[in-house]
Amino acid sequence: MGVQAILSIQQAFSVIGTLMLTAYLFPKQANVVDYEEFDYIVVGAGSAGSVIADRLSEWPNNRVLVIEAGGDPPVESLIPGLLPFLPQTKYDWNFTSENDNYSSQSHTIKALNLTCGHMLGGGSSINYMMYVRGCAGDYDSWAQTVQDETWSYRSILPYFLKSEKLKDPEILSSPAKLLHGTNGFLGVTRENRQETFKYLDAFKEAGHNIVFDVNGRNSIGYTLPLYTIADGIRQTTAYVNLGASKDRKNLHVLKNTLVTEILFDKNRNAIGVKAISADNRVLTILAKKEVIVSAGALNTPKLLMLSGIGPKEHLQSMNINVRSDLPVGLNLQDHVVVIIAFKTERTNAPAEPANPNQFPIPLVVGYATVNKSSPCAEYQVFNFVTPSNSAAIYQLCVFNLGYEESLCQKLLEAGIGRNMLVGMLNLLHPKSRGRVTLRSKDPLDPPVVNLGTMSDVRDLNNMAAYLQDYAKVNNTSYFKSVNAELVDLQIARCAGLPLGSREYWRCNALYMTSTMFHYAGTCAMGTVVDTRLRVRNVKRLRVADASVMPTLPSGNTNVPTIMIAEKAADMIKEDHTHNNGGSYFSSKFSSWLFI
Ligand SMILES: Cc1cc2nc3c(=O)[nH]c(=O)nc-3n(C[C@H](O)[C@H](O)[C@H](O)COP(=O)(O)OP(=O)(O)OC[C@H]3O[C@@H](n4cnc5c(N)ncnc54)[C@H](O)[C@@H]3O)c2cc1C
Repeated sequence: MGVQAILSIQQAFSVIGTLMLTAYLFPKQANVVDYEEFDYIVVGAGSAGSVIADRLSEWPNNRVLVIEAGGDPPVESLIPGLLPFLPQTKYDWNFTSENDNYSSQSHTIKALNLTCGHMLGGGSSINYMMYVRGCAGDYDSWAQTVQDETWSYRSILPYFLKSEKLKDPEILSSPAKLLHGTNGFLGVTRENRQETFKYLDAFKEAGHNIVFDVNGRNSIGYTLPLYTIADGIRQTTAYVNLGASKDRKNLHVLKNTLVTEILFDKNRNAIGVKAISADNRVLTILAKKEVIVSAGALNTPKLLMLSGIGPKEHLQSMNINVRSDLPVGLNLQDHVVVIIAFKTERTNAPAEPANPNQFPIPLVVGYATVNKSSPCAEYQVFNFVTPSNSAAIYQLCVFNLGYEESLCQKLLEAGIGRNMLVGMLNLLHPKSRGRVTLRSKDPLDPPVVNLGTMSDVRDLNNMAAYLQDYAKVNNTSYFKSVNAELVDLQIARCAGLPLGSREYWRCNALYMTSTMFHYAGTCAMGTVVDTRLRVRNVKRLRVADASVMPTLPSGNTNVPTIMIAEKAADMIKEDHTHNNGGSYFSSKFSSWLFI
């Protein structure tokens, strides 16, 4: 399917969108007047913000307002198989990274499309729905970095369990069930698709563990993924949090409204926000207790900087009064990804019609190490099991990842009469750091995003080593039995390098680097916020979203962000317990279970 066809389908969906078929699932638009006061204002109803607003409004005395720049998610967001059609629409912020004239030069724009959800549910409404928590060591290292034991794996595990409603009968009838929740809001299921089994065997033969449950005790190995899908519906936080709580009288959701500034009194207390409403009114809205910013790792630093919180030099260069000189926007991290494909069986058998209630392509996910003493996976690889003559991978390549058409054409041609295994391999612990800065003082301008991709040469060397390690699967019995072939994507700048050599992979890694859309770390705990997620040097202001991660976890970031939101909501409730007359017990209950 070419780009034009994708755009036509998106156009058809946008027409269907005008019928507002999904509106009944989500809260109604709040009616907010200028200078209205709430107890809490949450900025951004994404993966984190929706959870926080939901949890804070569990206490009927709390009047909670969540303000979201986008509107209700469309049908394409709720039906898992339609996910490829969401990017580059009004449901995406459509940010791009800066061209560094170094990495990602095999992309049409010589930079990356930084897809971000622009609707209720944020990233959870547009993402690839992998349910992955990462490795225990990730959180123990956070706890060590910020010197606070409450962020160790043992301490945060109850928050993962609190949100989860696992529905997988195999895990639930195994000892692994002890590490899963069944009473949360977030439905989680596993797809057992037969097409994937032979590949699991091949990875086993190549020396990898096969892991029943990577969210259990062993997070290194190949596995069948768990998805945030239940009963065929994407479990966006818009649906499972805001939707489920939409009739609460104390929960107010203001949609299609952009927060442009956080307001402070002379004592540095955050007292509210300024926002532009759907009908272009400038609103001042007040918060009696706290403002919580959950606008995501690209928009949260932007809003803080527009409000005078950020690096002094940068704010001064923008003529913004400095309220607090903090390293906002620095420490940007992302999981960078490279495509590696194999042609497998020769066949022209037509593919089974896709089930729209499943992930669009059968998948095996690997978490692997080259350094065998590493306690956490060093790389993650999504293995798409692609039927012959399929356009799905071409669409992913050219549209979702933004590679040059000629490169994607090679993938398409490779799949003519051949099944394929297409890996998206990502570096789980990048050393490179990027930065988010302001383009101008205008809140409508997108932020400047310098990803810093591969700026630390260790990332390039590691990526090459991981690609080479992964490619060993080509020597296994199944791959040999079908005369599998590595697909050379023939990147011009890598011409002449021996196919599969370390230098070949190093070159591919540099020019083909794309994103897994896991932006994080721009308001990191320990530097911008303290371990209770309070912004330093000001009061009554917290950040709670992927921005606060000091480093990336060894997996995807949606569920870790939801964990952060659960913990943030508990901390806020704790800090305001006396004022609310509420119960401290609810917040402590889950952790007692693990003592
Ligand atoms: C294409 C894609 C695929 C991904 N795949 C996976 C996956 O398979 N598994 C996984 O675990 N993770 C995945 N992720 C990552 C994961 O979804 C994100 O890390 C997570 O959603 C981040 O949550 P957040 O709360 O920090 O930000 P977001 O969820 O982005 O929420 C921020 C919200 O704030 C709103 N907002 C921003 N600025 C303002 C403002 N000024 N005023 C009002 N509202 C504002 C935004 O519209 C948005 O709704 C993927 C992400 C993308 C984009």
